[in-house]
Amino acid sequence: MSTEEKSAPATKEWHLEPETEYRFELDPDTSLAIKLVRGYAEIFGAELAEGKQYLFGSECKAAVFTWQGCTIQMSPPHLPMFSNTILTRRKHVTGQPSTEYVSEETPMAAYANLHIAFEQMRVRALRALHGSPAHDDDPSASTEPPRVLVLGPENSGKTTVCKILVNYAVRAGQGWSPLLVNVDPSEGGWAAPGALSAAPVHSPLPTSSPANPLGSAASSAPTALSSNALLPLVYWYGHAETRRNPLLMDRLIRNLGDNVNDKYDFDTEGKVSGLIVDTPSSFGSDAFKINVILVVGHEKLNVEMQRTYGSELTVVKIPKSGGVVELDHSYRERVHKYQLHTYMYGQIIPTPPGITQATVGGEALTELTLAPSSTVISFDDLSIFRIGAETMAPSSALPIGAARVVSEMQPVPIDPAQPGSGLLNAVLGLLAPPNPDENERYDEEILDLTVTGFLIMCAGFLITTSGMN
Ligand SMILES: Nc1ncnc2c1ncn2[C@@H]1O[C@H](COP(=O)(O)OP(=O)(O)OP(=O)(O)O)[C@@H](O)[C@H]1O
Repeated sequence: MSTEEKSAPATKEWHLEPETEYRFELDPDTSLAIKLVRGYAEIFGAELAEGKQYLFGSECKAAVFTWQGCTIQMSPPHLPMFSNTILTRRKHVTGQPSTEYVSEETPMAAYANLHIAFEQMRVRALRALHGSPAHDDDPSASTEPPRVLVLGPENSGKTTVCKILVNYAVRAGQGWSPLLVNVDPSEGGWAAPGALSAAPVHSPLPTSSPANPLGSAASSAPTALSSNALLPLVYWYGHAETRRNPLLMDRLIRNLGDNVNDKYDFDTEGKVSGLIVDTPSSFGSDAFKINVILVVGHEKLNVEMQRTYGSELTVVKIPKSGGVVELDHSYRERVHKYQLHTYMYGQIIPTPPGITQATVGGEALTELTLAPSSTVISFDDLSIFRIGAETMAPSSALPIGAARVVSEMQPVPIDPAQPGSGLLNAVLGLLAPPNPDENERYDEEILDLTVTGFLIMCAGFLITTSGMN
């Protein structure tokens, strides 16, 4: 036993009654380890294994929920003397959440009922695909798999609902691999903030840090890890704010939708698992052939959706969890930094005092660190474009009769040598090659190309890169 473990202060235990959850919020420079000692527990639908230390960091806010009751053990709050090498680099790491409490009121029963309804839709779709309907099947019932759009105001818990529903589907043991689509550019998903992405999910998505709220994708996880199976399709929007360039946003969502529908034309078994779309707070699109809209805790939005789509789609209002945390602007900015850092360097969460062995979402700690390389590339070998002009006045502000010189969708070539090119420290999406056939090319082709990696422009000439897939 190491000296740290010998001198560790008493650890705290929480005994959770059935259908309750332990909620916690971490400050910067705080990491927490939680161990399931007895019973069954899950974090946003991903089950915890008994006896393993689960590590949380980067201002994570989450909840450990239990259906049957459980006991969880927390990492010790303080340790006066410790010599962990990672800790010595970050002096103020403590092991205690700034907020922690147990709640007996959770919307998990409602979410579980939804999951059961979606499960029935998947089973009916699979039976229809194999031409083997059950005897008691209502012939008039739809055989469409669930294609779900999750709507709601900011901070209503939309991403969390998506995660819970996807995790329950994966855990059902039927071999489902639902597609999770993230069209919230402020979220980052499996790529950098500013990206829109979609990936079929094969194993439960862990929660450990807001730096990768949907788990690590193949680009950031070694092949031995289960999260390595996440191969996202990514488009680059380049802004966190959806209103910045709505035309571009629509185009990219349409591209993502077309790609998903093309995949389903060939992968009919995969199609049966359905899809779940996580949205930003201002969203409306039919690119994904949605058949269910979930409105998270917003009466007025629910009524509006019922009125507009109620005759063609199923619109369901679902309760918002009291545990959802209001995330302010500065927190979101910090999360963007964590996300970009994690994309390039992998996930590094220092272990809290007194903990020597822990896992991140159940995966070994050491395996999640990347070693990116720096490469010097001549600007002559790169073509850099900005979509639309940097600062664009609305069309209504132009003189009467004047047309815009640069449209919102126009790729404008950037000369990196020009002062004010705005490239220093910028994040650039590295796009898939254009059509090799010159005759098939068109002006706005780069808007339709997917992302293969990201670049960061450092000191005007140095570029760091990491591959997507
Ligand atoms: N039951 C809960 N207990 C504790 N924290 C929670 C709970 N549910 C959600 N959270 C946390 O609240 C925060 C906001 O939730 P989430 O990201 O799901 O909301 P959102 O509606 O998708 O946000 P956005 O406005 O970015 O679209 C996240 O940090 C999430 O981990």
